[in-house]
Amino acid sequence: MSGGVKNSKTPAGDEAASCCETFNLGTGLRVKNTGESHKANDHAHDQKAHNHNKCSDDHSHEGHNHDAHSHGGEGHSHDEHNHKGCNHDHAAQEHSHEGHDHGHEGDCCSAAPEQLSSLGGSQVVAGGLRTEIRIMQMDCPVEENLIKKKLGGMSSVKELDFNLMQRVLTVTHTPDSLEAIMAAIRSLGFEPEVSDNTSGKKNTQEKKKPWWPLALAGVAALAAEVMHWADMPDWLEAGLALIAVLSCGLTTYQKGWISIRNGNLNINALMSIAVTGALVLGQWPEAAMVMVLFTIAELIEAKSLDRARNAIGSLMNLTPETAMVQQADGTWQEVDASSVQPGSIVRVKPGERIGLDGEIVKGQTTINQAPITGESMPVDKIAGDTVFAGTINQSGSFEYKVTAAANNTTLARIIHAVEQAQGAKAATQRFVDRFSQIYTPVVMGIAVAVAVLPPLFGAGTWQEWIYKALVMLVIACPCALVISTPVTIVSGLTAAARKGILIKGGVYLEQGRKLKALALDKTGTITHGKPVQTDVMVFNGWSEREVRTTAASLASYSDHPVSLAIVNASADLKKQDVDSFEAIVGRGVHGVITGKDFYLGNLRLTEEHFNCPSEIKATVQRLESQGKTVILLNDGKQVLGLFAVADTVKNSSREAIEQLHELGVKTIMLTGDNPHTAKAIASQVGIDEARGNQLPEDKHRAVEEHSRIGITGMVGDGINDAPALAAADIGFAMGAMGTDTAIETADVALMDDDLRKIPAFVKLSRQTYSLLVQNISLALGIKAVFLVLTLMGMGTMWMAVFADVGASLLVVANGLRLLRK
Ligand SMILES: Nc1ncnc2c1ncn2[C@@H]1O[C@H](COP(=O)(O)OP(=O)(O)OP(=O)(O)O)[C@@H](O)[C@H]1O
Ligand SMILES: [Cu+]
Repeated sequence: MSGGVKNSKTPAGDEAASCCETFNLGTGLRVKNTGESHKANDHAHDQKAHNHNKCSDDHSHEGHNHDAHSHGGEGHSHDEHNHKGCNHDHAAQEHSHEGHDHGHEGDCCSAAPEQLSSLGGSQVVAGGLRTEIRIMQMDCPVEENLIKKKLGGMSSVKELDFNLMQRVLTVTHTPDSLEAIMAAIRSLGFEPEVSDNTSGKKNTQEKKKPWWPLALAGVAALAAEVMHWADMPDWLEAGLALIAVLSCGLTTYQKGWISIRNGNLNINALMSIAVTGALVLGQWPEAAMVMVLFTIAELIEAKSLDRARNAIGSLMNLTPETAMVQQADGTWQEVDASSVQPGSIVRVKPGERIGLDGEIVKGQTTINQAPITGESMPVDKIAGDTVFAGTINQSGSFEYKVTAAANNTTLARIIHAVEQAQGAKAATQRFVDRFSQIYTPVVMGIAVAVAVLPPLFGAGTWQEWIYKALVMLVIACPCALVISTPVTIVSGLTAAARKGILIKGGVYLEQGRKLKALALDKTGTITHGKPVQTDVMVFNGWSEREVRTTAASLASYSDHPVSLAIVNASADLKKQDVDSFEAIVGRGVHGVITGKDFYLGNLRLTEEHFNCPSEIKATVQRLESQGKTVILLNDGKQVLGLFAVADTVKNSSREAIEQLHELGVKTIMLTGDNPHTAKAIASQVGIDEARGNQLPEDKHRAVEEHSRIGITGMVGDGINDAPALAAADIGFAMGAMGTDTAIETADVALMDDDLRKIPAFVKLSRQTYSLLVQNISLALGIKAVFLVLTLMGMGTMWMAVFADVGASLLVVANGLRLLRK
């Protein structure tokens, strides 16, 4: 089975084809399933309904009924195309549980390797305009509050959405208010940037700061310390300290002042107060040291944050920058990959990386698709097969026809999805944000009390207690706490993407560890989805040749795996013409051949027309309990023939189920196939529970049922099981590599058909969670220790700086560990 969509076989297919061609041109994406295109489009009805609700806004979700038996010939290919061709912007929103509307970024995803995602400009939305603003100086997370406070008070601002990792602020605002918003941000000392859609690239890099002031400050601070020990005169110490503080601390003072003026205390404000206080108290060398240490630490922190940020971008670096493209005159020329148009022919040599998505037109090879699927077993590819940007060509030379521009490749979509996933804040992150808003004022309150109360009651000198209070001000900064979560989540999302698991939001990464039950469908998910015909029987005087010809003729109009098996087994026979072909969901197919009605499908379909003789039923049952799927050919009055087909179980499925059970996840198989076959297959792979005869809404109900008890996942191919996937807490789509819709509509998209990616996802989710907990305890623990030390009189200010920025460094480094997994 070559897979893919066969619209040519569908009556009225022409119309369908032309329609989807337009769609395809529109998105620049021609989707063709790779190898295991299980369950193609014969689940026509539910699929169709689903397509509609994905592709157009005017169809309600309840549309996934199957009262649509009658849409007859204009069938499936059309639907499938629609589905695949439909613009992803709609689809993306449908699943955005968090209500974040990210669709507007459209195709902006980085065309060339760059460190930060590009900005989408302004977009018209319900509440007015939505604009993405990049603020490079938004480095300490506390600055988020500063901006929130300032903009939140403006009546023209409807909604704010911060993405600190990308340093992008998304504002929903009334038209004409953008200038005022930019001015407000500037008044806070930031330099906001808006993409002006016309000029492509922007200068997104931070301006390089000269290094010498910091070096000078360091030397001066050290000298001041030496003067102090050497008992030199105070004015020398003081002078050196002032030089140190002024040469490296001016920006800190500046930022601090802006923050204080706006009634907010960020780390810069806290440091400024602390250092000034130390100077006032005559602690010259200490004040200088603290400012220098703080500046250095901030630098390191910024660097490590960049690393987390760039981890995603590094996925993009997988694609080569140039491609060898055939010119109009037949010659080959190396051109910029981002300028290659879909339809161009590109040549790839052994060992090279593939630059764009495409379809092989000449040659054959093996390709390592690990960069996308995480599976390092090379895959054989011949003409007609799909290749993906970022994957590595191993053995042969070949030529392929480009199917998507550089900014629209599967890899680009993955990266885009990961970038957006960070925007949807996970529960822990929201908790931490809320907590930090209480934490800082509380610690500051304690600091004030410490400064004032003890000396008032004569428990020491003012000097001594004010110093302690200043130290506490430094400890009051929640940086480490606030930064720990996004860094960890981003690392987790990126680590997953590298394994071929595309997680569409921090939420799912957090929920995965709690997965209680997983529903799986059978065909193509647990099995290979490529059944082979094993038995044929004839009844009521028909010859085997007649039965096979009639059945194969009907089946050839369908892409259902069972039908494909029948067609393949009778490839030698000449097919007859079929009129009024229709697919009947969960049952089979119907058509008219030389004026007579024929039905080909499961026992259920037969019994809906007449009572099947009990000997035949017994035979069906016997075959089914061997794990075979049995379908019957009837003419509406009597059974004419019987076919049994057998599908094989993927080895990886068995392993995956075992791993899931070890992780404490219950497994349930939901299949449209009959209960006997379901049971037989289920016992082969060790699945806990098997339910057969499941129509799409039965699957939906079953998932909902489990979901009430605990977090429930559902795996399917993202097309046929749409209602159930949508009902699941976490919907997994399999074999997403070639299908953009699967990437965009699932909660978690598995790039290939390997079920073991689900236990891997659960494990990663657990690791991420334990790192989150570690980080939060680390951040709070370190601060608590220094708080106590300070109160006991053992904490010094430079220790507090370590406590603050050191803790930040620690949690960032800890979070980045996930990337090495
Ligand atoms: N086009 C078809 N040709 C032949 N048989 C069909 C066809 N469509 C449905 N059937 C019969 O109906 C049964 C149920 O089909 P359905 O598509 O709901 O499930 P499935 O694809 O077999 O299994 P799963 O739900 O695990 O994907 C099939 O097992 C088959 O016996
Ligand atoms: Cu901080």
